[in-house]
Amino acid sequence: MAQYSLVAGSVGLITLQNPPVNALSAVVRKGIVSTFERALRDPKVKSVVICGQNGVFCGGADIKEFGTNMSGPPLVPMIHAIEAADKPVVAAIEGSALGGGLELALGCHYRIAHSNARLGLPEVSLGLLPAAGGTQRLPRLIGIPAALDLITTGRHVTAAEALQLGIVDQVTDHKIVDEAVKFVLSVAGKPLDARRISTYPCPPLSDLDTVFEMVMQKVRQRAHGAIAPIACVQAVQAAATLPYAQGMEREKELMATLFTSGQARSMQYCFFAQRAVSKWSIPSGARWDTSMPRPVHKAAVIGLGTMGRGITVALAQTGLSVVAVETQEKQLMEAKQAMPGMLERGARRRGVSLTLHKITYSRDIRAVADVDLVIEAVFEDMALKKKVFQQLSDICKPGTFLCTNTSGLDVDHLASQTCNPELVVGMHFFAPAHVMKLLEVVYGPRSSPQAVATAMQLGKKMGKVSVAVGNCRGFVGNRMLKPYVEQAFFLLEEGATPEQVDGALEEFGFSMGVFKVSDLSGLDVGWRVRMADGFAEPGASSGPSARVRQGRRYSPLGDLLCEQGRFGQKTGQGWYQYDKPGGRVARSDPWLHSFLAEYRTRHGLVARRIDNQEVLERCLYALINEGFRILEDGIAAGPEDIDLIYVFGYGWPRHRGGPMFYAGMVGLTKVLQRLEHYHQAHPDVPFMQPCSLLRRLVASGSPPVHRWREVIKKVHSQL
Ligand SMILES: CCCCCC/C=C/CC(=O)SCCNC(=O)CCNC(=O)[C@H](O)C(C)(C)COP(=O)(O)OP(=O)(O)OC[C@H]1O[C@@H](n2cnc3c(N)ncnc32)[C@H](O)[C@@H]1OP(=O)(O)O
Repeated sequence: MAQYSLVAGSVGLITLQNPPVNALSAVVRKGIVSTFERALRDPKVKSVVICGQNGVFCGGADIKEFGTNMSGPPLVPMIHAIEAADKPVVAAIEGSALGGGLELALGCHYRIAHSNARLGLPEVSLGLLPAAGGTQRLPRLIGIPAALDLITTGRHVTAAEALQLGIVDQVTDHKIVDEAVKFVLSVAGKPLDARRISTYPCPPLSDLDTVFEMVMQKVRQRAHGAIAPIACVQAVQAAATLPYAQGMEREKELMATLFTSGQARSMQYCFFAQRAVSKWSIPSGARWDTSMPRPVHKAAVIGLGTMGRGITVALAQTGLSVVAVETQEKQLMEAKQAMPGMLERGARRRGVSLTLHKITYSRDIRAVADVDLVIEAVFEDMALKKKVFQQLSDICKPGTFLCTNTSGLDVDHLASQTCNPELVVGMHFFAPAHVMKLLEVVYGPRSSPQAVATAMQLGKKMGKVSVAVGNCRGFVGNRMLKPYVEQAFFLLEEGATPEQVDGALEEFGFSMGVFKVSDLSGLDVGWRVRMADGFAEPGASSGPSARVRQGRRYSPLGDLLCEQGRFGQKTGQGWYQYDKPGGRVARSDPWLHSFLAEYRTRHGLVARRIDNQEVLERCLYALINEGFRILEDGIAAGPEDIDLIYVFGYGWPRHRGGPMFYAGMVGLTKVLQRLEHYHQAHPDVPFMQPCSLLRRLVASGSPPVHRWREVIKKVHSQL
C-alpha cells in the first residue's frame, strides 16, 4: 500500500509500504494512484514527496506478479500522471531505486538521493526491458551512450555516480525525507515544464546509425542468444529516433514479446533460485535460520597456485586479514608479484580502496596458528592434502574451521585426519576465484551446522553465490560434468569435430564449448582425475581394449592428447592450436583432424554425419540425467541448487534457467524418451540410463520444477 500524510503544512508525503523492498504490487500501485489524486485535489498541498518505508525507495515491479493475471492500475499511465501534475513532485531515494522504482522516480520532477542509494534498471537480467518509460526517459535525461550502458547491462550505480550522470539532482547524507521536503519547498512555484523528462529531446549524437550498429554488435556478442539485451538497444534506438509517444509504443511492443518469453521465465526463475539457495538446509536437519555462523576476522590460505592466489585476493577484498602460506620459495615469489596487480584491478573495477596491507605472506605453515578459518588450496592430491590437514589440526587454535578447496576429493576423508572433524567443510571455489561468483560449500557427514553456516556466510560476504552440497566425487558441478564431457568425446569418435561440438554448445548459449573450456583449464586436469579413478592408464590408450574400461564404453581421446603433451592453451596445443603457449585464440588444428581420422580407422569406427541437435541432446541430457541422480542421492537439496551451480560456475546460459529448469522447459517426458533412445543405442554408456527419479517425476505428471521437492521427499522416505 501507500501511506499518505501532510507534512510541513503544504507537502503531501506518499510513503510506499510493501516490505521488504516496497515492490510495486497491484496494491501499492493502487495506493500511489489514490494518494496522488488526493494530493492533487487538496488545495493545502502545494507539492508532493514520494518515498519508501524502511530505508528502501522501491525495488521495482513485483516480480512475483509476473506470470499471474496482473490486475491493478498499470505503471505507465500512473507515472505519466505524476509527470503531468502541476504541483512539483520529488522522489526521495534511499536504499534501492530499481527497475519500475527508478522509472517512477524518473516520472517525478526532481530526484534527491541519500548517499547510500543504489539506482538501476536491472530488467535485462530478468529477461525484460524497462517498460514503464525507462528506455524513453533515461536517454533523454543522461544521453544515449550512458543510458545504453545502464539499460543493456542492468548495472546498479551509486548515488555519487547517479549525480555525476545527471540521474539525480542532489545527494545527501541527512534524513532523506527531511531533505526532500526542504528541497520541494524551495522549488515551490517554479515552472515545471522544463522538469518533465518526456518532453526533452534526446541529446544529439553524431553518426547515430554507426553508434547503434556498433553497440548492437557488442551487445549481441555478449548476449549469447539472450533476446532482452537486443530489445533494450532497439528501445533506446526508438528514443533516439522517434518522438516520445511513438517511442513508448515501441517500448511496449518490444516488452510484449519479452514478457511472455521462455527466456524471461528462465531468468526470473534464476532470481528467485538465488534467494532460495541462501536458505539452505542439509540432511542432518541443520538450516540457515537455526545455525549460527561464527565471525571470521582472520583467515589463511595454504598454497599459492592459481586457486590459492584467487582465494587470497577474494578474502582480502572482503576486508579480512589473510595469512598466505606457500612453502615453495619460487611459487611464493611469483604469487607476491602477481597478487598486487590482481588486487589493484579488482579495486579499480569495484571503485574501492586497495587492500594490499590485508595480506601477510609466509613459507611456514605455523603462521596460521591464530586464524579463525583456513582454506587449503594445495595441489589436487589426496596424500598431500591429508598431510596438510594433519598439520593444521596440530597447529591451529581450538575451534579454527578447516576448509578445503578440493574440486572433488572426499571431504570426510580429510576431516578424519583432524582431531575435530566437525570443523571441516569444503569451500570449492571456481577459477579465477576472485572473479567467479560460485562457491560450493561441501558438508561431510560430520561437518557441524556452525561450520556450514560459517562457510556459507563467508561466501556471501565475499559476494559469492554459495550453494551447500553433499560430499561425493566431484560434488555437484564436476560430477555432472563427467557425463557431459564423456558424450563430447564419444561424438568425436563417431564423426564430429571439436569445432562442431563447441559451435552447437555456444549457439545454445554457453560462453565456451566443452573443448575450448578443456583447453583453457588444461587437459591434464581431467586426465589426472581419470587416472585416480582407474580409467586412464599409461599405455592402455592404444591397445584393443582401449575403448572399454571397467565394463563400459570409454574414450581415451583426452588421454592420448595428454600423452602427446597437448595440455591446451598452456602448451599452445590441445583440441585446438594457439599461436604460442599461453595463447588465447583457438584456431582449428588440421593435425587434430587427421589424428581423429586415424584414430577412427585404427578402431574400425566409421565417421557419420552428426547434426547439432544430437550434439546438444547427448551432451546436455547426459548432464541433466546426472543432475537427477544427484537429487535422488540427496547431494543437492533441490533443482535450484544445481541450476545456480551451472549458471554461476559453468557458463550455462542464464536465459535457459540452468539444466534442471531447462529439462522442465523441454518437457521431462521428452528428456526421458531421448535418454531411453540414446541408452538403447549405447547400452554400454551407464550415464545414459534414465535415472529413476526422472521416471518418477514423469509418472507423477511432470510437475513444475518448484514442486519437484515433493516427489524427491517421497523417494527419500521410501529409501
Ligand atoms: C506487460 C507490461 C508489464 C509491465 C511491468 C513493468 C515492469 C517493470 C520492470 C521491473 O521493475 S522488473 C523488477 C526490477 N527490479 C529488480 O530487478 C530488483 C530485484 N531485487 C533486487 O535486486 C534485490 O532484491 C534488492 C532490491 C537490491 C534488495 O536486495 P537484498 O539483498 O537486500 O534483498 P533480497 O534478498 O534480494 O530480497 C529480499 C526479498 O525481497 C524479494 N524481492 C526483491 N525484489 C523484489 C521484487 N522486485 N519483486 C518481488 N520480490 C522482490 C526477494 O525475492 C526476497 O524475498 P524472500 O522471500 O525474502 O527471499
